[in-house]
Amino acid sequence: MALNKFMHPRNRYKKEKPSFLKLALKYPEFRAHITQDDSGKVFLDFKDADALRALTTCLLKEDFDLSVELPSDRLVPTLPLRLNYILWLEDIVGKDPGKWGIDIGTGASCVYPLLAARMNQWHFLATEADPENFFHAKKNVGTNEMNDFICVKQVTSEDALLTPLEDSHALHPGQFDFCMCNPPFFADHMEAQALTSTRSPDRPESNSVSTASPQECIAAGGEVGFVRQMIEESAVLRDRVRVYTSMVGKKTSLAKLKEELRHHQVSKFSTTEFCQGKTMRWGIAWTFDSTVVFPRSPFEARKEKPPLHFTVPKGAGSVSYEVHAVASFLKELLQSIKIHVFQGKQAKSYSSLTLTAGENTWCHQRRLRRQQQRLQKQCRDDAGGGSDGTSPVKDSSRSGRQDVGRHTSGGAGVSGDRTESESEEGKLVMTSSDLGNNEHVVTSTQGKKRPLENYQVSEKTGSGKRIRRDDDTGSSHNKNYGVDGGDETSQENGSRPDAGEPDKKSSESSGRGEGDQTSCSESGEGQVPPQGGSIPEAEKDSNPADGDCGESSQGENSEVTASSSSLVDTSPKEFILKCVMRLKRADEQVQMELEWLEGDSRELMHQLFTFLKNKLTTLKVKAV
Ligand SMILES: C[S@@+](CC[C@H](N)C(=O)[O-])C[C@H]1O[C@@H](n2cnc3c(N)ncnc32)[C@H](O)[C@@H]1O
Repeated sequence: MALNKFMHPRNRYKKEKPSFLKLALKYPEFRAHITQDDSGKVFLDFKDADALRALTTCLLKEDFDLSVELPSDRLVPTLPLRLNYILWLEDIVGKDPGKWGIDIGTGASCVYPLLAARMNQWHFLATEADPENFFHAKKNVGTNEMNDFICVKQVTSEDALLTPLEDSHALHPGQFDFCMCNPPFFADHMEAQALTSTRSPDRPESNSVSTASPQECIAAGGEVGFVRQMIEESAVLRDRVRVYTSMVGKKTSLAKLKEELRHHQVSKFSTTEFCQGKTMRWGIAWTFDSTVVFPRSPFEARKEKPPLHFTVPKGAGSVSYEVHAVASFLKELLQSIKIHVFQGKQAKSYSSLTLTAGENTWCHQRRLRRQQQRLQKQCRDDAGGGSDGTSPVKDSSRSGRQDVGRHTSGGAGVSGDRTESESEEGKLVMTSSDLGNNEHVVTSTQGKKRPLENYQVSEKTGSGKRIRRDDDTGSSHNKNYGVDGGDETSQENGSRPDAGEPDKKSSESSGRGEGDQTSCSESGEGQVPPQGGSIPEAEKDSNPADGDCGESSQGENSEVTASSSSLVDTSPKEFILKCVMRLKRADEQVQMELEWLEGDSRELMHQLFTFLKNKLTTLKVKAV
């Protein structure tokens, strides 16, 4: 599952993903790592640690005016994740300047303090146990003239994690507003290795490289041990720090840490998800201050809007009343209105389809048909009359296919054929990895690539000879920093991205058909709870599997068996609506469920739901 829609609403990489092309044109050190294929698409090899390093340093410079040197043998921080963590902290403690924080294990990059000092003028006490990282962190602070904001302290790994606080009164006598930490994930080399060996065969091989050195990603007790120690120490320090936080790489760690918090009678704590690309991480926060308010997690909040439900009538589409038959019927119907359908899990009494629509082809069907008939007539007249097969528009009334929305002007014609974007996407493989916290990559599996440097870069036009505009090639962007221009991008203060009414703009633009069979209802009609037969949770959430260190796994733990179809989702990346359709057998009935994933507005899904309901009902009546 693409997680960008759950990226923090204020994360700049949600609003505007970085353009590799622009970076390449501006930064020769980045350009050296870029290749281009014959079609002009630009690529970055995320398996190359030097390429990742170049990307991070150039983005820090370009987007935050930070000059950061990253040693070649140390962790390269990825920025969307780091920003998500800082923005979550802002939601908890406020973003006013002058806050004081502690960053435990700041790394060579000193990335959290540098970003937060630049963004919010926050002050930091940053600790680091690895001598090389300490050296570079101090250097990076100095290079950016941040010594007044950031104090880097060398510690030993035997020290208590929050020990530096004891002698920090001179630095900051008052309460620290927060502490933060990206702990070493693993307990030992075995655990680090197990991550790769337990990978499901269904999932594509990871495409990005781990950049973390053992001293950075391994600590006794792993992340649970590390944060457990923080909890123990916080129980002594209590209000010396207002809010204690840490990131974790495994969802299973959260339960163990919550247990620890309960054990220490910390009653106020909260968790969140950091979503970016195909990577998910988790945040845990706790406090001894009853006035602290923790924000709601948008990822969790999405579950609060129930899916739409409809009982498929017997006889609809003249197909047998079986889940697989109804699923095939609906699949064909949806494809005929140009909705991309990706087959997910399938079983005897369960089928899940991901629907992706590039345009609204389900509203105003009657009007479109009338328009089409007029156009057909005009074509026949122009061709000398008669329906002799010379008409450029196929006569759907004779095609035998259910014609539900052929656009005859402006948009592309509707057919059951696979869309261009789909076949285009067939060339792309999205993968992800974890160890180095690296977000992910789209790499081409075919086509020749050549270094970008081989192409002339025109300074005047700012474009390379063989470089197409960004909009022409989705691939000149890092899709994992990606944007999904949903309406949530404008929301502030961590409010729910998918809450509220359909936005005005899309309600207006979608229009309502007069007397239209698919009258574009925005009602929550059909929003009744499912009647029996629960849908597997893993399938619902597409949550990264526990112990997965964060990748999205398309519901690997689902109780239902995977279909033989490819598990690589080839859905188009540009769309106005993406939702999941689930068909299941419950109480001797076939139930259809439509659940929102993302898109311009929920209203589009309501409209599609009404359209499908009408189709199924009408066809049933006809069949009877
Ligand atoms: C996963 S890295 C995170 C680095 C950086 N904060 C980031 O997010 O990119 C963990 C860091 O913690 C440091 N570390 C390990 N044990 C530590 C300890 N006891 N006290 C302070 N730092 C420690 C490691 O050297 C490493 O730099």
